[in-house]
Amino acid sequence: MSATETQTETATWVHYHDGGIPGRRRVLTGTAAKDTFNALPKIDFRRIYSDNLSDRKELAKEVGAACRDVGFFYAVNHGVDEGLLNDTFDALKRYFALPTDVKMETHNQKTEKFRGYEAFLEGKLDPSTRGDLKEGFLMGEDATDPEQHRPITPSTSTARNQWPTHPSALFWRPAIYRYYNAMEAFSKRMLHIFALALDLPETYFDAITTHPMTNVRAVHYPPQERQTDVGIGAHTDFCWFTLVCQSRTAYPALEVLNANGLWVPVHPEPNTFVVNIADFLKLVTGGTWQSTVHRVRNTGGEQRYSMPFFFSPNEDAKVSVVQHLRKEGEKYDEFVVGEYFQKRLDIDRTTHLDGEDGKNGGIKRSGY
Ligand SMILES: O=C(O)CCC(=O)C(=O)O
Ligand SMILES: [Fe+2]
Repeated sequence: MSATETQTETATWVHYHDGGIPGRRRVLTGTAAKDTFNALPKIDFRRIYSDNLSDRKELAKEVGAACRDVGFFYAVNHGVDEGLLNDTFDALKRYFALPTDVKMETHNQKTEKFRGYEAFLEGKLDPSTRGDLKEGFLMGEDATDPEQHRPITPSTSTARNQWPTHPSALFWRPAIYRYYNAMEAFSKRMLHIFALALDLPETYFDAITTHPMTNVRAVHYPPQERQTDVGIGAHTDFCWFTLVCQSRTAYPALEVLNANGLWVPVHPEPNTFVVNIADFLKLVTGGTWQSTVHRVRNTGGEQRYSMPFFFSPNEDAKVSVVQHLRKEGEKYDEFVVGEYFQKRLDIDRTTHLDGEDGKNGGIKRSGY
């Protein structure tokens, strides 16, 4: 039994963290077991570039089924340049090998949005662990970074990102921006496929994604030292959707929770993205689509790197359950994307105060 499992007299439960709110799922075996997935579907994304709407609709049908039944899938043949992805992984290895003081210049505790460097064991999604055995670097939407060509308005005029200034680290910013731009362009196409999958016009979400909230998190997971360690504790993501590019380790480290409470390994497949639905899309679909619990345990003795890209609508967008997925007589709230996002971030921060009264400088928080 792992640290994230507990046993009551009659049942075993898997515990997880749903954007700051603890949840648990019963482990079902034998005749109690449900019909659920044991592997992620692989979907051929070549059709995302087709000029033919019927090809894109066919792709959307497969995507819709995966979002409903699993909440996760592999995007094969995604078309994002393989050389660019390999170069970004090389940059990650180089960045995380820098001396700690160079990385700590941009310690994420210095910013409201936790942008910059996150040190080992600072994130703690699973309270039963000593913290996430990972280090990371988070950047995201920031109108003051000229690379983003975003309009500077009173609400966007404050810098959010932090970038290292030491000469040995100057390669980092352009390397991350090359990846960020490629992933943002792919995500905008992906959004059209999601709209089609929901039987909506392809451009349905375009008006609320003119200046999307986006994040790249570069992550380094060293090999686990203890049986009870996790790279990132069990959680759901609290954006619209996530694209994960993972390094090629021989052993899978990312794991996805199925309806029977069993962890399904996500083997690294060359040149694919792992795509998952996150909490906002679950909300907007009235729960028709799954925001599936996942975690990372790097048990294969290898260094692992990954670079999730998180995509959400504009910060000031107002969203609610789409009309045709509403149940009669139900009342549905509307929420502002940025406010909801910050609320989830704040819950996450305050549920992981480190030590008494949050001493140790330490607000612990998760990723998305
Ligand atoms: O590293 C990975 O494969 C996934 C990381 C993740 O789940 C997250 O950052 O939210
Ligand atoms: Fe995640």
